[in-house]
Amino acid sequence: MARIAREEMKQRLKVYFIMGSVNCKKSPFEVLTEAIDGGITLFQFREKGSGALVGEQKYEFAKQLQAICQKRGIPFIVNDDVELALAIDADGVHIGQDDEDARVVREKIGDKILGVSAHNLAEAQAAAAAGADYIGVGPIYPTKSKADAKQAQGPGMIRLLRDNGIDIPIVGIGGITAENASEVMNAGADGVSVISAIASAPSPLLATKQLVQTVLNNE
Ligand SMILES: Cc1ncc(COP(=O)(O)OP(=O)(O)O)c(N)n1
Ligand SMILES: Cc1ncsc1CCOP(=O)(O)O
Ligand SMILES: [Mg+2]
Repeated sequence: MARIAREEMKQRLKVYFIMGSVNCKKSPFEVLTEAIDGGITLFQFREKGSGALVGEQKYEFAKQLQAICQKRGIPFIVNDDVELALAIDADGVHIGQDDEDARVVREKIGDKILGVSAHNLAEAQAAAAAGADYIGVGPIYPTKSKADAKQAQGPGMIRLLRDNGIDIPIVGIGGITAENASEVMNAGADGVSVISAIASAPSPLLATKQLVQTVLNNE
């Protein structure tokens, strides 16, 4: 297997859904299925926060969600937990600045997709040099889904990165909805990643369709 091509990565980032059991108001399996029906392009398993599953339960839950993604051709990315990603042969890993070093993770995962969080130009340059396939930039807007989130930066941070030569795929994250997604895309992002806009929506299916439409209208 070779590293994912840059253009394919950009297409996969368009509507990137992130979810764990604590984010869902109804069955996570139903939420993920609706999100796939609605048109998500990538999925991140992020089992984190108060009440999150651990150990064997986390492993089994990951396997069940992965099976749903595999059936529908949606790549399955694991947040933080590199060992879990390797154990279940996930399609990739997302790590942040407080997680394992990106170069070490690249060594461990070979050609799997590597996403790295970046909050400024120096972090974005370092992530690209370490072999990231994409960077997640945010929080763009205030978020309730991450207790230790940094201050919101606005879409201007993505524009700043693009204006300073960052050409690897970028996905915006944090407080993104169908109402503000066009600002994120117009700032130079290849896509948007969301938790609550889909997981907390009364209809994850409709919410996803709205996001997909907005993103495709602003490519
Ligand atoms: C696509 C994407 N971008 C950023 C993050 C945040 O990662 P991190 O900073 O490591 O925070 P946690 O998600 O681990 O709490 C992400 N998960 N996905
Ligand atoms: C994981 C993460 N990293 C930065 S903001 C955030 C949470 C995004 O969740 P939401 O889309 O509900 O604001
Ligand atoms: Mg992390």
